[in-house]
Amino acid sequence: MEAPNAVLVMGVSGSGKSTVGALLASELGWKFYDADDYHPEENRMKMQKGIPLNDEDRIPWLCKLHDVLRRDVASGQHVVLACSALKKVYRDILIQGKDDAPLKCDDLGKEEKPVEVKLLVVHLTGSFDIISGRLLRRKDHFMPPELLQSQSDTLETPSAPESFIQINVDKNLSEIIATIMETLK
Ligand SMILES: Nc1ncnc2c1ncn2[C@@H]1O[C@H](COP(=O)(O)OP(=O)(O)O)[C@@H](O)[C@H]1O
Ligand SMILES: O=C(O)[C@H](O)[C@@H](O)[C@H](O)[C@H](O)COP(=O)(O)O
Repeated sequence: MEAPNAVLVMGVSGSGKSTVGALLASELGWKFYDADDYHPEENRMKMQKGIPLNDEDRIPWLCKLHDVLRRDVASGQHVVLACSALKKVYRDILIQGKDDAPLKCDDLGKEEKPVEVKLLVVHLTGSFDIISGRLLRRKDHFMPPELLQSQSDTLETPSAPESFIQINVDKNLSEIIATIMETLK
């Protein structure tokens, strides 16, 4: 792959996306976005009540995130995005927006010039028990640990031709960051 201009740190809730994404962005000097900050209130409320999101809830949110990536990349900014992006089609929307992706959303604006989001996908993967333990210990977060099962059921692990690496969450944070930095070299 050509040098990426964006890194997606993805995985189920509690896999470490926000923690790893923020550290990575700081190490690289790239801009950091946490997709949790872009959920509309309805999505947050739904998750808070223990109801998993569906495609209809997620697609407008992913379109918005695509717009953010596209805008930054167009201006020469490199970005790190922490986002669950559990299905392949969700990752397609992050890269291409809705027009080239099989699923639809309504609110994508017109592209003014062709801009390519060249995404390296970093999938944080690990045992249900480790991740669930971390969720149970995590405080002050809207996402209930009970939703982990549905997140795992929904997950479509990245595969070729996606440009991706997988890193096990049993590694410590500095090892995880070092692995990503090595891949980006
Ligand atoms: N590699 C790691 N080793 C140990 N603890 C971690 C690691 N990555 C994340 N954590 C901890 O696990 C919890 C979940 O991480 P978080 O970044 O909130 O995950 P996510 O954004 O995927 O939901 C947090 O309390 C975080 O400090
Ligand atoms: O697609 C989804 O169902 C949500 O984006 C979900 O995957 C995400 O994990 C929540 O926003 C909770 O936030 P944390 O991932 O930080 O637990």
